[in-house]
Amino acid sequence: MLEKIKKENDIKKIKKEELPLLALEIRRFLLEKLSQTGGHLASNLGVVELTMAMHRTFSLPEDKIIWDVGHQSYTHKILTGRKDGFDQLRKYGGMSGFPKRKESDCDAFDTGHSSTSISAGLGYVYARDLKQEKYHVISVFGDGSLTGGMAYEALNNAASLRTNFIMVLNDNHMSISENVGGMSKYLAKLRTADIYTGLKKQVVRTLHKVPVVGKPMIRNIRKTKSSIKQLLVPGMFFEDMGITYLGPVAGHDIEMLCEAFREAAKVEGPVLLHVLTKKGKGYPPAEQYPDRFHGIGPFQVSTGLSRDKKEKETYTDVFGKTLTKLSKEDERIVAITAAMAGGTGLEPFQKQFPNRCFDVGIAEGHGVTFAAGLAAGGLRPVFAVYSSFLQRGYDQIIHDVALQKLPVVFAIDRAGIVGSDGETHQGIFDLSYLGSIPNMTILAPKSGRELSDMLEYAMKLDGPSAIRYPRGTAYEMPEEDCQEIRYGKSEIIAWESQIAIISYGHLFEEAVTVRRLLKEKGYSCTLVNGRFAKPLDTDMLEEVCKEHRLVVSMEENVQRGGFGESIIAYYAGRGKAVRVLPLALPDDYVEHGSIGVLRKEMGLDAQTMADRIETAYQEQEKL
Ligand SMILES: Cc1ncc(C[n+]2csc(CCOP(=O)(O)OP(=O)(O)O)c2C)c(N)n1
Ligand SMILES: CC(=O)[C@@H](O)[C@H](O)COP(=O)(O)O
Ligand SMILES: [Mg+2]
Repeated sequence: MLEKIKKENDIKKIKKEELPLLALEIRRFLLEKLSQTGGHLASNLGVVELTMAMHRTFSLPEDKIIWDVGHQSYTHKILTGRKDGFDQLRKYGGMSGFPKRKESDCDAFDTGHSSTSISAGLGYVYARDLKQEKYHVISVFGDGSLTGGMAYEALNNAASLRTNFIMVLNDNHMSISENVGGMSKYLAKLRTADIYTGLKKQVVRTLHKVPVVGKPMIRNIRKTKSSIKQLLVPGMFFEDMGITYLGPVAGHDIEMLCEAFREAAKVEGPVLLHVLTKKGKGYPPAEQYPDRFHGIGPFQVSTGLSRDKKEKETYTDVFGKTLTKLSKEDERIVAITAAMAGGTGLEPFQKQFPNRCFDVGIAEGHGVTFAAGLAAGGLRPVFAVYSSFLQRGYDQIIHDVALQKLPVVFAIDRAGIVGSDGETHQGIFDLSYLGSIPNMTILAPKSGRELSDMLEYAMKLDGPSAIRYPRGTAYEMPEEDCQEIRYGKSEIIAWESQIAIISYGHLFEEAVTVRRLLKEKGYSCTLVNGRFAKPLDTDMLEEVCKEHRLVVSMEENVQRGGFGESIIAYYAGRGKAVRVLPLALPDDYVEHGSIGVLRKEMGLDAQTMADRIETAYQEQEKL
């Protein structure tokens, strides 16, 4: 069936009775491919029929499907001619794990971060109407996405529409882990409503029996605003806003889904189609542990076990362990996560201190202000958050935390290149967006051990601070004698002459190799662990420029507004003609691929950096 799809490139040509077989083949295909490459398995297994039904009902690329987050778009990719791309899924130069307009004209909007699909879809609707075009717009979002504020802003905005806009709520009762909050509770109630009719079955059955007026009454109940409707029609939250609610619909029944989509397409106005699916559907290990199979590396299909042996401690593990330890000693410490307790290493803390751990949902902006409130109330909040997701909380950091100098610690995981998730997830802007905020202290450890020390140190600061650390194994420095952390002071690892390398954060591991490579070529090379990007260690900078011909900064952040540029600005501000070579990321987005490959592509691997330094030094010598 998959071959037929590939040849015909149109699911509409598949016979109705062949659709369940196609769904089965898609699931087998996803399992086979993802067990080799890794990827977002559970969410994709859950939307196979939903995607098939959309593709059968609508016509792409004319109609626009907008996937929220986009991690569930794999069946859509298969059905739009990209089946062969799965061998290179999320690999450098290969197919992205998210929708990309540049990849296909059937990808209507690029996504990666949660809760954007309704806003983008609404934009499309208004563009369509103003240009007097005719197509359908369908935004597909999960129950997890409905914990994010943007979704409500968009629903509120969409409610006044007079033309068709289909919003599909793919409700699998899960975010990455268990979904949280009041909306999740409300959806759970709706789930118990009778499937699809939208009206209680018994009422409908009775009304159907009433001659002549029965059927019109059913239609009228849908249209009325009366309180009786509340008893009969689920989804009043949406209905009362002015959004037609259809559902709940059985999300693995293709025919029913197609029928529901046809109905939804007829509504003149915004319509929310509530679809019930099972995360991990069809693969027992993923059905049982949807969180574990949300995003995975290569695994064995027969057992569900990972193919990669995890032996070494990650920075995330170090953070989780240290936080738990510190929290035993200080009752004021509380932790916040925006639906990422697993990914940020908060689970041990959450287990040990359930009352002191807050999952706010996919709501980073709210999470920041909530942390500010906790701090104002006398607690010591730690917001554990991925670098790219914290972009959502920029105003809140300035307005609610830093302006009041509140002691919130931002434990910024996935800082730097994260790898296969690509552009939307690389944590390469945090130094730039945090560096411009007054009162903020910014730290980054060179090793796992130093992360632990920095967290302990940051808990004692009387203002906001951020500690950035990357995805992956924590560096263990041989014979590390972590010097005591002092405010705004770097750590001198080796002091020589000619070239001074000031490394910031986890690139230190590469810096050690760079120094070795340069020394092998006969250069004399100082190595400094920067520690603080804000405030800068200006005493160190003064000493460094006295005794070196070339100062090199290293960081895994875009150069604009980063560590290196602060050093350049410092020297320039004092009228010092110091040659600084900033080794950082270009003013661009970094696509998907393994971290090692991407670092090399970006010129931040040890060999390329050593070569660049040597060239710069020789140029400097010629002057
Ligand atoms: C702003 C932002 N924060 C966090 C994430 C990480 N994240 C990706 S998927 C997901 C859960 C989404 O749940 P839901 O929308 O219900 O989709 P499901 O995975 O259940 O299919 C989270 C928290 C993200 N992509 N964007
Ligand atoms: C889709 C999404 O945003 C998350 O699932 C993300 O892919 C998690 O990344 P990590 O694998 O680094 O936890
Ligand atoms: Mg969900």
